[in-house]
Amino acid sequence: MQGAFREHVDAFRRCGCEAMEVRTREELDEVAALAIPGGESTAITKLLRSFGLWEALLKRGAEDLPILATCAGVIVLARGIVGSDQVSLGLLDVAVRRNAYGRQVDSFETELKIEALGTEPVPAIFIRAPIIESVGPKVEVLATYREKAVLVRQGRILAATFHPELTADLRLHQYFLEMAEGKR
Ligand SMILES: NC(=O)CC[C@H](N)C(=O)O
Repeated sequence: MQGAFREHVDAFRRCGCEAMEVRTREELDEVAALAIPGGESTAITKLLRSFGLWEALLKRGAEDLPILATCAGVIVLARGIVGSDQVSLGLLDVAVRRNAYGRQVDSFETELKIEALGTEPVPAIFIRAPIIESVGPKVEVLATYREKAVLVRQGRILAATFHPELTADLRLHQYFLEMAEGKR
């Protein structure tokens, strides 16, 4: 809909996976897994609703569609957005706070230790990222930064508050694909 969708398509193709952009219900029906990119969550939400994808996503989400959400995508999926009445899909049991890293450090790059992805640190770019303030009992925290969850998994949903599609490191996309195939 909006944001870094081309970069996700590229990353999946580099993993050797077929990938397409999804903007209609028909296109959503065609895919076996979905990425909701970073960008602007209010814009993505508005577009999903006006393109008639909101209900379709709720339905496929309930049917266990594997979803990779990054940054704004996490906000779109979240159960709640702290201090805001912005609507969200509620498919991922986390509460997020938008733009929560403050002005000076609202964009930064760091390296994360993510055991699930191996021993090499994972480069992580945060751009006006949300903070995950709390997670529900079914949510597994796979990585933290300054004591806050930045990569979480709930069933077949994988959600990162950073942007794996903006680095050359494909491990997170690969992990997601294996997860979507039921290998993880
Ligand atoms: N890089 C991003 O996706 C930023 C998210 C954006 N600040 C939002 O609140 O929607």
